[in-house]
Amino acid sequence: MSECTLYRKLDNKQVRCVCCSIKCVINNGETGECGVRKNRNGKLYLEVYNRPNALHVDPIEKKPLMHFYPASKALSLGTVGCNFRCSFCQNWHLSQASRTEDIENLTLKYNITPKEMVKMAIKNKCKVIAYTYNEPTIFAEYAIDIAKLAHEKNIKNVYVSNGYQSVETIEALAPYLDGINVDLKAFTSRFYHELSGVRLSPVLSNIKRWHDLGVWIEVTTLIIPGENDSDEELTNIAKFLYNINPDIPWHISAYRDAYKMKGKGRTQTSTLLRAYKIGKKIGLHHIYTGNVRNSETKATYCPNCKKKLIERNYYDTKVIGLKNGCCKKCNTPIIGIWSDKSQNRLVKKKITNPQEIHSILYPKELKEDNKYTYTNYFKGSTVEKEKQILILYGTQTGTTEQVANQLYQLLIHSERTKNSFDFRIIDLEDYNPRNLPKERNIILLSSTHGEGEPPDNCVRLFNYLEKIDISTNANLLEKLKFAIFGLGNSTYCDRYQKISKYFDNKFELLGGQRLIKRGEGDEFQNNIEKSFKKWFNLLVSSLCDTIGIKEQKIKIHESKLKVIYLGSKENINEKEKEKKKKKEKEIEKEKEKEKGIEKGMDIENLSINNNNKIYNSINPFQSKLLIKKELIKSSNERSCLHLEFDITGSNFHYNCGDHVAILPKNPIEIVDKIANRLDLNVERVFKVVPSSRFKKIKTIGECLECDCDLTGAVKISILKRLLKYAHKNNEKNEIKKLIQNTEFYNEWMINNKRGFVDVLGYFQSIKLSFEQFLEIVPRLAPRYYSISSSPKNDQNKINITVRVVEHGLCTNYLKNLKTNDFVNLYIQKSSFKIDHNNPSILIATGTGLAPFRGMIQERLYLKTNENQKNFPKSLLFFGCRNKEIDFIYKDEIEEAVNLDVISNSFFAFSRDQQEKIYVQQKLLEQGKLIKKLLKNNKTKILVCGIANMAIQVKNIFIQIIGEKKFLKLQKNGLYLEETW
Ligand SMILES: Cc1cc2nc3c(=O)[nH]c(=O)nc-3n(C[C@H](O)[C@H](O)[C@H](O)COP(=O)(O)O)c2cc1C
Ligand code: SF4
Repeated sequence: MSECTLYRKLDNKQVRCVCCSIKCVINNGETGECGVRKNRNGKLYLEVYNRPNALHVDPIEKKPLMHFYPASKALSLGTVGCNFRCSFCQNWHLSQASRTEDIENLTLKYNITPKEMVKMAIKNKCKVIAYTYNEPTIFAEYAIDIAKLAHEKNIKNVYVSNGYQSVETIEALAPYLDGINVDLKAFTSRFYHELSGVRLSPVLSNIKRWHDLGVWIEVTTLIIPGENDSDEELTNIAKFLYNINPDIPWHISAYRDAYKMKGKGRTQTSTLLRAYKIGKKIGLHHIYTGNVRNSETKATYCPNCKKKLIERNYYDTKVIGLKNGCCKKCNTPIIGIWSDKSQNRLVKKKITNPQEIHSILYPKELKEDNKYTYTNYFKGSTVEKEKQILILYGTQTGTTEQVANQLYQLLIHSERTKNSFDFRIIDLEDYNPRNLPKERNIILLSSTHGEGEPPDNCVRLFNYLEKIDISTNANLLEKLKFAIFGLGNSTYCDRYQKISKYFDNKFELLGGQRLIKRGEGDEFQNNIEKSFKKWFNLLVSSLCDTIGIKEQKIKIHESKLKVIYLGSKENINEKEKEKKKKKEKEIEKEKEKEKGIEKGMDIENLSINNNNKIYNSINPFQSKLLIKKELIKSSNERSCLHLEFDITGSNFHYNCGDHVAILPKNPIEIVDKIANRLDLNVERVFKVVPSSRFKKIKTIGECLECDCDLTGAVKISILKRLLKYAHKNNEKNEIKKLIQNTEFYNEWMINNKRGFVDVLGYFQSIKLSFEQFLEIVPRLAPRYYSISSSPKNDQNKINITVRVVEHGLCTNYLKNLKTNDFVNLYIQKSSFKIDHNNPSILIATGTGLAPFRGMIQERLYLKTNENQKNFPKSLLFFGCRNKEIDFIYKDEIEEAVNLDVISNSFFAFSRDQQEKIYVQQKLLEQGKLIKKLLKNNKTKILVCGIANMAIQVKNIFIQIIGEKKFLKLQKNGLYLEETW
């Protein structure tokens, strides 16, 4: 992790990231949309600095870049995370990992500094370093640091990107970037918004920017059947590229089902050939097909004499017809960076001078204005000027654009408006504000961003209005009738809707006539759709009134979560069985492979495991339970289990002290209870549209068992939602009382351990459809346990130690498991670790011994197998009730003490004698020893167990060493607690 440079500090420890065009404002403790840039105490940190998660040597053609050092090798790296959330992502395991799981919980594969990366490129004879696999924009600072060093060694840098950089990032990156392949996914705003949650226009602007900066650029379009493969769309893309430069290579590649977009099948070769022909017809000189085996459309031809210049067969590249960058036959210069000496660039030269870069990226006002000599937006209109209505929208992340498009569609299709008006819709980016005084009717929609700032595409209009002096221009917009709808989020308090309010006010002050009161949609209240509908009806009435047409009511259908029932359970079961068999085979294969692999693979030689999977709560690893045994030697005591799981094939790299997250399942009686209450058939297979958190196709029973929190206390916010579905007044009143009266809530819900299933059981008048239930029910969260084993002992096994809690969902789930059952789990990293080079004091009660058992096991291994003789001094304080009953792992601890792996041990068995003894007392008794050990300022103290014990232990330490020294220990990370 390293502090970012591409961000600004705001008030209240907020920051604004300016790395990509989303420009997130991030609260303290949170990450931006990409999940890898985190605000820590008012500073933004790149959590994946030095932490790539995919690393390979690829041919440059695989990026794809066809006109850039052909046949060279590219050291290719990617991290986790992405600023887009494309439902068709082909690399979603990497790109979406930080969206579904907190970055700190992810197991990141490598730790490589920029210097080491460049060394690795040299060692592997790579001419190029490619930043690829996930979106490299989001780790720009890491990429730039590598790229700078790479240039010093004459290694080139290329990005494979979605093209959503901010101008700030382009400015910082441009001097070091030699090439880029930009994904132009489609040519409609709808596609970008619906499938990727972003906007098209920044991508188009950036393709032009990279081109104008002289960075070598090629463009790729993944053609998805039925989504972006119409002749019209393909023609628009080809025309756009042609207008920038017909020599830009265009890659058209075939789609195959991936991530959330399933059932599209594979793009037919005939579709790619159709796109190829369209591109050629428009006049593009270099077009390549991807993901299909057609070597003819992968070759490079001379655009003049059509001779084949470069032959490509899969990734085998042969340059056959080029000499000094020109066609051997007709001597036509062929655009491309062919080698260090032979380069024919798309523009005259690559710009490296920072001032020149700046002037290209921030053109002067004058230049900007020239772009907008008055455009008649109503060209060809047959209606009079008074009835021409311009819809303008200002948007940062595409929501307003979506609403504006909805508005446009409604207006052009509505019986009342379609024949009376002429509507045109324009992105404010393309609108010249100087036209404003000439307009008659404007409907303007805008969101608010940043710190109450206009979205990027509104800035020009905003600045224009800012400059106008109201006192001398009170009639400037006298011809204008306007209506405004704003989008915002009320959690931004006084900045809420700042921009829509600004436009509304300013238009009026400049003489404009308001058609209807400003409308506003609040993202926080989730009422954008509802408010829009209300405002829309008023708007239509107002528009109709202005030309005297009678008003009729318009009905807009609400979009809702919908359950679609599919196939039979048998089918699913068959598939599940097949999956299980496949999984078992995979595990066997993995075991075989591991047997054959020599220890100590050299990362620099890139012998990297192919298993790129990242496991998390959405995509857990299915692990087999190998051993389950009881650790308590009395039936009168609560049970404490030792469990061993097989993690072969998971590629987990865990360390002592890390946690394992277990995804529990609800007991079958609870599942049946809720199914009966809601009258659901547990055997039915279903899926949810639009895609929601219930992603996988499964039976209702499986969904209730694995995905829904049916037993945890129901939060007030959920009770508020349930209230709407209660039909009897007495029940409504009681729910209201629960919502308003904390004491009553605590007694009724918390003390009585009631959950969702009990609430529905008690309030029988609540009527919920399955869809409504899915919308409301909380998600069943994973439970975390300290790992109680060391990977040194067996890296394919994880042990945990679990005290079974009465009514505890997960502990009882684990208790009821049989060996060979599969459990869904993943690893969560932790900093709770012993320092093998410095002294330590370990304090635990009960199952708090678990992480220390792993650490001790590790030392025993080092001692017996790796000949490590001495360890720094370490004290163990452990407390439980009885030495012979609940002293878990007693034999192992005693062995550790005998072998001097633990230098001193102090046990407090509270019930073995009349007077109770606790670890705190043992600590106090050893005050002198502890004080001495803490003198070196390096001794680490780890406390693990119940919170109450930890509080008392802390007080003892303050008593022994004083508060000042204690706080210093804490600040320096030398005093760590893990409590529950
Ligand atoms: C980084 C960021 C900053 C925002 N700042 C504000 C704000 O100051 N005031 C406000 O009312 N809404 C604010 N919002 C909420 C947006 O206006 C809201 O998400 C809106 O739906 C976005 O519309 P758009 O996608 O068309 O830009 C902010 C949202 C983001 C992501
Ligand atoms: S890179 Fe983009 S998505 Fe990530 S935090 Fe910055 S602005 Fe947000």
